[in-house]
Amino acid sequence: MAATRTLSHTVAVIKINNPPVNALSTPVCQALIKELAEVKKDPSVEAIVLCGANGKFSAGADIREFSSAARRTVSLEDINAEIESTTKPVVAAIEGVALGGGLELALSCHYRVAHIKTVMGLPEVLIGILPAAGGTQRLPRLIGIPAALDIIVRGRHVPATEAFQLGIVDEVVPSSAIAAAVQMARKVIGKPMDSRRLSTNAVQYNINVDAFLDTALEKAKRQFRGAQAPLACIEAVRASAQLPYQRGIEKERQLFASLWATGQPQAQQYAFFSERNVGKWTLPSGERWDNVRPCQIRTAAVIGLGTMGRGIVTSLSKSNIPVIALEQDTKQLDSGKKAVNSLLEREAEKLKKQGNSFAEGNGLGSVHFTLNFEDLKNVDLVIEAVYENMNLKKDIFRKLSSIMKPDAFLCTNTSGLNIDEIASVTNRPQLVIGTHFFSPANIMRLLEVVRGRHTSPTTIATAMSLGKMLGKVAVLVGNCPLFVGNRMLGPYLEQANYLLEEGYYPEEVDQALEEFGFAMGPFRMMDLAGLDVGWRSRMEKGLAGSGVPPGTPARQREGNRYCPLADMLCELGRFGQKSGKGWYQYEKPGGRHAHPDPWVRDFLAKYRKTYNIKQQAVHPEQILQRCLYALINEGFRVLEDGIASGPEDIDVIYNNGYGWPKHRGGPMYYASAVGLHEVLMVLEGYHKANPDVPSMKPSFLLKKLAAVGGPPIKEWRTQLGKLPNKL
Ligand SMILES: CCC/C=C/C(=O)SCCNC(=O)CCNC(=O)[C@H](O)C(C)(C)COP(=O)([O-])OP(=O)([O-])OC[C@H]1O[C@@H](n2cnc3c(N)ncnc32)[C@H](O)[C@@H]1OP(=O)([O-])[O-]
Repeated sequence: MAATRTLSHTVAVIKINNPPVNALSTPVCQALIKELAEVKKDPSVEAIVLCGANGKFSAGADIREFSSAARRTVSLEDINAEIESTTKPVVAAIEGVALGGGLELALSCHYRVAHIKTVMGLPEVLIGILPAAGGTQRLPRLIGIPAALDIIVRGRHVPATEAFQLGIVDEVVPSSAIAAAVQMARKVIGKPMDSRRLSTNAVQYNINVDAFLDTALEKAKRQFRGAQAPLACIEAVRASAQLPYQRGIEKERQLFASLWATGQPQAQQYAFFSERNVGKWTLPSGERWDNVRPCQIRTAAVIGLGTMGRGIVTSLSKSNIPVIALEQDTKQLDSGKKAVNSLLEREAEKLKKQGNSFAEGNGLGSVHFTLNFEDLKNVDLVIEAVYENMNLKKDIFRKLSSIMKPDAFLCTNTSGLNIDEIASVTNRPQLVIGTHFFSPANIMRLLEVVRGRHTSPTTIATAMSLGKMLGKVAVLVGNCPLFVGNRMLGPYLEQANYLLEEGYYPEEVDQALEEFGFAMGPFRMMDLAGLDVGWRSRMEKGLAGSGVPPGTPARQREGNRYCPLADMLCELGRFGQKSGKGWYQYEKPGGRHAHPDPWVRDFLAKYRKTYNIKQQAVHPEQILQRCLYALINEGFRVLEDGIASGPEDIDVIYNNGYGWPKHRGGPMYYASAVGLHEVLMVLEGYHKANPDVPSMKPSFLLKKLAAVGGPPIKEWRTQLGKLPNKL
């Protein structure tokens, strides 16, 4: 039953019942219409309470229905209008979540009572749409334009206590919201209801609405880089102030239709479900997320308090896991401790602001700082986060192997080293796993969980569950140099560098990719990460520095094209932000504001002259094609090699760890939207003209999928099923 009804004296309690989140699917909407019609005409009913089963009001419209062939036959706003116009008072009893259409439903009720641990909000913007069931018209009428705009445009979850302060709910209770709503319903029987019908009220404001919204629009254009939903939200809120309610609703509908036509909602909703699907890992041997139990992690340790280690310690503590943090000397321990404490203070401040919305017992886990490895011996899991050096990591794992209790999990936060080699020095390779965090680790949502050859299913389940505990999106990947995200980044950066050789400047390449929607272009990103990191790795591989065989042409390695520009900058001490100079110049070492550097322009001009490189007329559109298709092509190779189990995994990695614009779904989704044949043609053309750039040789899988007509992304797995799987 999608909705049930019980009677408490003269109050009818209608309960939405659609596990797991009481989404307002077509059957739920039909059931609500039926129940409402019956209670309206039942003379024994004087008031109505609307609530959700299993402690959740509703997570909103059923997102799956937006793209399904069977389009909705019942409009949510029609139900809301029906509720609002009822002559019997309707009280929403909000528990757990009231999101999107769920909150819009509650806003159509005449009164709202919330349990203290409820979160509510209008997060439609995060899935590419706007609250189009009256939310953009009713919320400003209830709480005013600035507060409503903030909730609608950011899509944030509002804790019950804040919702009460804002006036979204009439009462917050620490016990059953349903019981409290029934009580309230009884009290309001017979009271005048006109002012409780939000659609009949005017929006109150004492600001210049147009100027306020114009400023918000400009800000949103800069902040959301090409995402259309935030802009549509602002226009809908504008309509609430300028138009009568019904015309505002028409505007809401028009904006919804135009958003749908952009293709962005489809991409964002694909990203939404992909994030949930990546948690459902499966191994070729049949073990899966739902048949392997993770071990409980009660205590953890982190080795190394550099940038990554500090973030990881904070992330663990934030999730209420006691941590032991280890460094090698007092100086590093002290500076690590200072940094962690300051991060934790900020987290505590945030927790305080969120107040009662946090689950019981949620606070910050204790952190114990030490120089002594012996202190680690009883923890359940240790994460090594020292710098990228195989010998150092092996030394640490040897030590851990002898000290730690036999069932402790050993994780390495490497961003690309071989997990099997690290595991080989331990007495428990089955308990060794890669946990690749992204910087800053206390903020970035992505966690690549890297399975080694001997890693056991229980270890995988535990690392994936740890990711969830830390509030991260954990993606299981196979072990290969650089894993998934960083591996795909290689050809992307290579193309960006070649574009400089051919006549572009860093700021031009960055601008093209930032206009596409990336949080940061490749050169700003390299400056932020530190150019010396890649330089050291290239020197280790004999591609740069003294290890390059004498007589090797400057722009060639092993017969292929090579761009030495980044190496040359490093030789001059230009490591990026940390040294105040890199591809850009900064106000000081450690400065954050990148300014185009005339020195770099001059340097590039001289370089092109030295090597007699003719400036080619590369159309700005080609900047995108070359950088993005290089990255995508490597993504197909990752799938071909069985390093990721599907295109969704890659897309989740890019959306959450590399600043890929979510409204474009992810690189593999983007490829399918552009058309695989188109991607293939561009790669083939480039590779034919540049056979010395092997990364642009179209991958086997791309060719194969293009040959069968470039099927929609959800059908790629059928082709992948026949390929090797290294998970
Ligand atoms: C007409 C226009 C106006 C209205 C528009 C809207 O309302 S748009 C909607 C606006 N609302 C939102 O954007 C809210 C979106 N939802 C959320 O933010 C979170 O799911 C949560 C906070 C409700 C629960 O978090 P949590 O970590 O506890 O759990 P979890 O996240 O793992 O989800 C559990 C399962 O439920 C599934 N599912 C969830 N919601 C929906 C849905 N609306 N629909 C369908 N399915 C949904 C989810 O896929 C997963 O399925 P699986 O994998 O088990 O098959």
